[in-house]
Amino acid sequence: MHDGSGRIVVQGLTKQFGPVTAVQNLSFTVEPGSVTGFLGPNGAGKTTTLRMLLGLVTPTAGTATINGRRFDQLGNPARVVGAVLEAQSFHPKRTARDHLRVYAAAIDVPDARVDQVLALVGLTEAARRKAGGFSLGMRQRLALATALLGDPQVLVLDEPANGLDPEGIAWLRHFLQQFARSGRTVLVSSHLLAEIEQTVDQVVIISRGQTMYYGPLEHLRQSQSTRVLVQPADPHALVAALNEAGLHQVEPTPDGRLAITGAESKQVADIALAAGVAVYGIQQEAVDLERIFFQLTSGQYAAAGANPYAQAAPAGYPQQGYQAPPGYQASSGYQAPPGYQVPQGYQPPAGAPAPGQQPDQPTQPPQGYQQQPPGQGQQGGSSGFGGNA
Ligand SMILES: Nc1ncnc2c1ncn2[C@@H]1O[C@H](COP(=O)(O)OP(=O)(O)OP(=O)(O)O)[C@@H](O)[C@H]1O
Repeated sequence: MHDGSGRIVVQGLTKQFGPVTAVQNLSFTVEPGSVTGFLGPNGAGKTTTLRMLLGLVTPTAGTATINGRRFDQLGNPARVVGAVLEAQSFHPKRTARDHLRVYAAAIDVPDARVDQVLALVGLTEAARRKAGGFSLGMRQRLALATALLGDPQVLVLDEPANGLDPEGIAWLRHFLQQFARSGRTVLVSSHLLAEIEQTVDQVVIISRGQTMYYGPLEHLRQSQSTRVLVQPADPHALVAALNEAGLHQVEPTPDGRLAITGAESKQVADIALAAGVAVYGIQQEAVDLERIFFQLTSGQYAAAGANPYAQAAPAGYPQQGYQAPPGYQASSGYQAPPGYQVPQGYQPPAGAPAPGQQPDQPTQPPQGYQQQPPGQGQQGGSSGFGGNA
């Protein structure tokens, strides 16, 4: 028998498809009573991991268990775990209710449960309609209803927000949180952090089949020092004044401002005032989780040998917490040497060429500048179920 804990434990999980390593020594635990996001870009290995957890793919190495057992050892698995994987298909001529009745019979659940799950997912009105005429969002709801038939302790959902409109997304967010608050376990995958940011309590972030971060989103946020962005009339003078005041983590930004790490905006404003440097704008930069996610999962950091986490995570239980990946805000800041030269590529706010820079000289991103992720709109972030809808 299983232990009834509702815990998912993935230990040293690896899957090799011929020459392709889809999942590599992946370890994490999902506790009951919380929603855990399983995040990674396309091709990171999320679906393969979930399929191994659900007994659909045999691991090359390692284990994935629910309630201390492999899926095939669960006895009546539909009573323990409900899953919605991508590309669910339904008989187009069958009504939603009939579809659920077939599944209910297969797992030995009374017909009365069919109407309960239809109500749970908001499909009561559509119960007699044929699934072939359902929208993508309705099919997602029907798939979720199917997963809920056995009143499972654990829910595993692969990209459930796909195809949902903002109302559906908000509904799903609420549903999953309620489900978890009742002491059950939710593991939900996504390739967009914005989609699940407001839904999840913790995240497992993977890239190229390896764990990049595992822990609460809040810790990820807190691990990032905020920066003050300032637009001075005279950057050289301000950099010198900041350095003199002990602030050495100063970097030019691509849009012509200075970014100061480890300072408050009032402090920077006071230093500028004391140095007689006019300031056209100043703001405290908000922590950009999307940027952190992008940096954690970009190929640069996931490349073999460049990922410290693959080595750092002890077999079977990865470290919690996050350390900045190599390159992320890695410079200890720009220090103006004696006879300070504006870094190559720095564009002064007034639009005039920087000293030593020819007007037609191509501008390079300053050293230390990290490529920004596409805006949320480009990534379809507003359609995520972490949206404000
Ligand atoms: N059956 C298979 N045969 C060969 N390669 C596979 C197979 N299944 C997955 N892969 C490869 O394994 C890697 C991980 O794929 P997987 O589908 O698990 O990623 P994913 O994170 O779920 O991506 P997406 O967000 O696009 O669904 C990819 O390189 C994929 O091409």
